[in-house]
Amino acid sequence: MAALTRVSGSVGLISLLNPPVNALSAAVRQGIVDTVRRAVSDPQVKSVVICGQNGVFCGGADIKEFGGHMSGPPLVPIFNTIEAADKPVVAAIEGSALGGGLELALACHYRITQSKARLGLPEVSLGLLPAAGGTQRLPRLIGVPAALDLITTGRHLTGAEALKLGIVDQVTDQNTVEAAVKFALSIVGQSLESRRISTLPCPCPADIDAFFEGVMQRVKKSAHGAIAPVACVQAVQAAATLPFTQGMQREQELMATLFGSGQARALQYCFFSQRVVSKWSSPSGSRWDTSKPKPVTKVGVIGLGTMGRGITVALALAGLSVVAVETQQQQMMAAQHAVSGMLERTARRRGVSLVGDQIRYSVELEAVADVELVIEAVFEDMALKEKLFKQLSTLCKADTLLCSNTSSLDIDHLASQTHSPQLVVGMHFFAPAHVMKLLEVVYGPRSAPQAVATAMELGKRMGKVSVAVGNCSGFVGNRMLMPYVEEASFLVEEGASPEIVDRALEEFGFPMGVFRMSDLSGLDVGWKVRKARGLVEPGQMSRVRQGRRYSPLGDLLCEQGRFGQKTGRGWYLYDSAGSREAQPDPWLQSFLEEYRARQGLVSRRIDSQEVLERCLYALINEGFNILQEGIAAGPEDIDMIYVFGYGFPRHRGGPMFYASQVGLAQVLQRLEHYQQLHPDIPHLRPSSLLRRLVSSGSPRIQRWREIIRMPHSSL
Ligand SMILES: CCCCCCCC/C=C\C=C\CC(=O)SCCNC(=O)CCNC(=O)[C@H](O)C(C)(C)COP(=O)(O)OP(=O)(O)OC[C@H]1O[C@@H](n2cnc3c(N)ncnc32)[C@H](O)[C@@H]1OP(=O)(O)O
Repeated sequence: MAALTRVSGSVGLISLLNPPVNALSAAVRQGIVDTVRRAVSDPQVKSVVICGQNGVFCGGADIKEFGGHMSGPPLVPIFNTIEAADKPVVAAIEGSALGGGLELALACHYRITQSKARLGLPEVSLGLLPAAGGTQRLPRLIGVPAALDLITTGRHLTGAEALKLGIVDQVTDQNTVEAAVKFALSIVGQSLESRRISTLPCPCPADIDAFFEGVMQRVKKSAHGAIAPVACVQAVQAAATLPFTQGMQREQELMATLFGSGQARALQYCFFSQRVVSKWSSPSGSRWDTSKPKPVTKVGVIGLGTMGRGITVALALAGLSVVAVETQQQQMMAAQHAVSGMLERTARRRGVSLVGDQIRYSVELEAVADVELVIEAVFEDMALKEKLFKQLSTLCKADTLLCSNTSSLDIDHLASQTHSPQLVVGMHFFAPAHVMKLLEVVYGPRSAPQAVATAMELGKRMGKVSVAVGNCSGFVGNRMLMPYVEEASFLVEEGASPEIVDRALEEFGFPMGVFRMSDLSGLDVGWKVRKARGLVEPGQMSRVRQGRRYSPLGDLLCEQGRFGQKTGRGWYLYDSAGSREAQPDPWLQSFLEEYRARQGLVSRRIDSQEVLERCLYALINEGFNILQEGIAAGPEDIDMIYVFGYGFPRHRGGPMFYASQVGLAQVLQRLEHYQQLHPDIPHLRPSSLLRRLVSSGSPRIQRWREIIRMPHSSL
């Protein structure tokens, strides 16, 4: 798992070998202990280079080991031994040096890296901190503010950026190991005193207490309840204020608290789930490893409203040629201006050059005649989309894939409008489409494996987390959102205020509660959908529609012209139209009192536990229905959709993981309780899959797929 060879006469070359990323498994750690001991004691070895085989230095600790019994030598003494060696040790960084991988490099006396290599301490995103000396060595090397930025965000740097910050000593575009060996030969016999980072003083800002107070406030605010970023600040504070050995002790204590926490388990589940969803399959037999995507270089986008503009930017940033079509001349001009601005801002933020020249704008639909794939992003109006798909099917090349960005409409019905229904899939982006990481790829019963594979691959090229899901109203994300939003309205009818509901959800970790979110996206959006479903009865207050409980509150607000932030009034009051500062609205309070009185509802006190249980368990219950119907292949798909598309707190793992942590029996019992109280709310009726999992002993979430697939009696 680590090999030692002698090269160029006197350089001991230690190579880590644990594909694909040379993670520091027990065997690799033992290999490092053995090879370092041999290199240090071999008189013919004058200097040492540590590298990784297969073009990757080291992806850090082996995350798979975290779930079980940890054995093998611990990292801290290994790294201390390397740093204390009296022969120079050089890290040759290719590919990645992440987490424990970068900590290994920091224990070496010198670091040489490929310019494109990725370096970072991403432990925070796994609910941990860099606990092999990273929180103590990095601030001593590059100063407290820069180290805090890297450790609390977990962001990756390129080799070139790492050089600027002083993390590495040299960057090369040549063979990194050869450069490191040459360098190692040149420094034999030089003093290593100043090269042992643990012995260096920690460069600190002037008023250190005030500095850390400010940092802690900022980090807590953006952490939304995640504990690892806070522990990272505490560990760096120890580096700034304590000698190295005591700082290391503090690092270990903080790590011990994080390591066993539910948040670390949730975040590590997210890491693996993100990879599970990339290995997609569909019931018709298409699969990530056997269905080949079609090469795509030129994409058409039809409709340049908010979504179409974001999709155009995302495609251009991924290096694709785009034909952007908007049939209204004025809207086209506005879109062109907006897209240029978005591209400019994104390019500036990412430090890349502008990519606007590969977008061609047109007011003619015929402009997409020669593209390989079209993404339709016109209004959510089935008649309009039907007409468009008919036209596209005639004017595009016979093998052009036709994709719809619809957020809820029937993909199979759209496919049936075309000559080649097998070439139609949904590509459901989330606003803003060039920023949000999620893409739901919706396959219909007739979608060809190649069509699904192509949409998934295109999502990957745009840097999205693409999740393949089946076709149903609202697909996965929006279908689950319906009961969540409805429960929130029912709670307000029963006595809660929008502030009480939002506070409970925000304390749970959502960046925005349901009412703030509705105000931001526009109350008219849901109103339109409810109208299309025949649920809206203008001016009516009846609370039963289509045979089930209904809350007309959202419709009544829209009838008053209260569409949310854009009109300056919605569930909250805003200073002006477009302002973001939500304030409780006294008008709404009296409106609700009057509404409850007219409905004969007696307002009661609703606590945050009820808010969380009613809203989240209704959403989770729909998730179980979706799994049962095979619309999502597994709980990981649902969880990644919610984490990347709906702001579900990542440190809770997603709704289905959260349910597994609460305990499925508990979720079932509370749903049964609420269903008894509210028999007219169908989405509180526990899913039969949830019952089945509970009666199978509530297995670990990783085993749910097996149970879902097992044949069962419907009795
Ligand atoms: C009581 C207290 C006890 C405390 C004891 C603990 C002491 C611990 C001391 C130190 C701790 C250090 C912490 C760490 O180092 S945590 C790990 C930090 N590293 C990372 O977060 C990096 C994670 N990996 C990545 O970001 C990427 O995989 C990357 C390396 C950039 C490569 O990306 P890419 O080329 O896109 O490949 P994939 O992501 O698809 O990965 C390929 C397969 O490799 C698996 N993988 C990746 N990294 C790891 C890892 N660190 N451990 C285990 N497995 C890893 C990944 O799951 C893929 O597997 P598969 O093909 O099966 O899906």
